[in-house]
Amino acid sequence: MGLELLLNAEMRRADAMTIADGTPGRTLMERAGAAVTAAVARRCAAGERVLVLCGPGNNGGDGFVAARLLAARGHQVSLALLGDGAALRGDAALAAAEWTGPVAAPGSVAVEAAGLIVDALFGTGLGRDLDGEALALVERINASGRRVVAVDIPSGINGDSGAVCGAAVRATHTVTFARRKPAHLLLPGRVYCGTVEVADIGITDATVAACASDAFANAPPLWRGHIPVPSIEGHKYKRGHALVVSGGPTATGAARLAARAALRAGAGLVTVASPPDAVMVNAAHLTAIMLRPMEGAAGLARLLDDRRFNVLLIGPGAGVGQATADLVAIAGGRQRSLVLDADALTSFAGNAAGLRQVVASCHPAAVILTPHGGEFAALFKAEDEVVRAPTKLDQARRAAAVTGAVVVLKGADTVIAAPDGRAAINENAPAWLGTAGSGDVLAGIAAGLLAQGMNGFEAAAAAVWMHGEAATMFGPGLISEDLAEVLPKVLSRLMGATA
Ligand SMILES: NC(=O)C1=CN([C@@H]2O[C@H](COP(=O)(O)OP(=O)(O)OC[C@H]3O[C@@H](n4cnc5c(N)ncnc54)[C@H](OP(=O)(O)O)[C@@H]3O)[C@@H](O)[C@H]2O)[C@@H](O)CC1
Ligand SMILES: [K+]
Repeated sequence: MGLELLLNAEMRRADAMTIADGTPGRTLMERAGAAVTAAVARRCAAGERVLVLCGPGNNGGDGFVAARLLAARGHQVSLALLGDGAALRGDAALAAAEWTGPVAAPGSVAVEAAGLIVDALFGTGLGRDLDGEALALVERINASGRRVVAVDIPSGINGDSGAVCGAAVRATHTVTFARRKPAHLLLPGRVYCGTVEVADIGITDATVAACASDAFANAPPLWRGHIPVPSIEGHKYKRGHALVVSGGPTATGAARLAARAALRAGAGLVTVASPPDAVMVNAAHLTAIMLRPMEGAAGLARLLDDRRFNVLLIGPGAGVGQATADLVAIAGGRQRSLVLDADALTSFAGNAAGLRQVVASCHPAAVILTPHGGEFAALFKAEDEVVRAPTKLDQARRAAAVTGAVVVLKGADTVIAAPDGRAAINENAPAWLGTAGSGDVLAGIAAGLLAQGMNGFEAAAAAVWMHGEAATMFGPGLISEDLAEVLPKVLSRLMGATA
């Protein structure tokens, strides 16, 4: 199954296109119900009690199909319908007509008596917050502690944003169709889904490609072909030279974390550019990484006269204020690839327009911005269309469009977005990756990949994934210093897979 993600409207289009191509909607629904049946059958012995809760639309229709097929397999199935049976329309009405068992009202069923619950209340058609009977039912499902298999999306979760609309079913497993939806990866939706399975209901790859809008799950097939593989004939100067700007004497560690990550990610050479009064602190801790003194923006400009520095990283430990903004502006005019993190971003709080100018002056080199949620909100506070965008995916995409940079909007569900509209949602970051200095390492990996000539979007997406993978491989107890040391294992697996 491909990595594309389908928004609600895109999924509806894919359904409609498949139907127009000759597969009746009722057939799609039958396949959807059959996939749910198979998922339930893998979890429940025949004879066990299954409660199917159906909603008023086609998600409910999938539930009617599953109820019929589960009963035919010998399960004790009871079914409740939210709303009026006579109001069912289209394929859902046809599926309901084939269910010959009783249809209960939700208020009359003992939710906790079920061995497993099938949640077929709402899917991609959820249009507003749950209230009244629907809300009460969802709360009873969650209070029951029963296993829940959700059809398509746990009811109450918005498929595009992953937001909880009033309340949402906490599923143990979710069966979705054709491709995952953003809500299966974005928080909080992801944690409501349990495990997620994608069932093939006959929507072709070509149809998905025609309907999807360049949003993907972040995984190696998206960028593995772009990962630079060192060659015997190459030498370190061919693998780029990253310059990482250090903070003052009491704030040097972040830059060194980033610099080491850049080197581990494969940059040929890495130099720390240090304020003169921090040189001795940096010198005491650096070995393979080189060190150059740098006095303010003029000093950075002089260093950048050396064309071999092809990537610049500014932000970790830099300090918030005009001095850092000046460094960024100097870097911008020099057509080098740029990674801006932390304080470099906050120094442009409310001034995304200023940053856009810097990005434009780097062209055609790539610029990657790596804000966490707080830095993002501060940077774009004057850009209504960004901060008011309805989903994290939209926010990152609009931020990329506004600045012209690749934006990495960090979190447990980091979104990477390019100005051309491509976006990826990351899902491999373990909880223990949220540790001091982790962001500095991420920025360093991105700089290391850019140094080797990767494009901005691929470098950013690969860096985010490698960062998560390194943390997962290391395991709990991780501190940021560990991440770079695990990168060789991550890289050799990636390169092994390309061989
Ligand atoms: N052929 C296909 O397209 C296929 C589709 N498939 C399946 O269909 C699902 C999409 O079906 P769908 O479009 O009918 O939407 P669905 O999620 O059932 O909800 C709509 C209903 O809910 C209601 N409603 C909404 N919000 C509400 C609220 N807060 N509180 C109360 N009511 C609310 C809304 O009412 P209205 O807003 O109109 O008043 C309407 O009645 C999809 O997820 C997949 O499972 C598969 O079978 C494959 C083939
Ligand atoms: K559902």
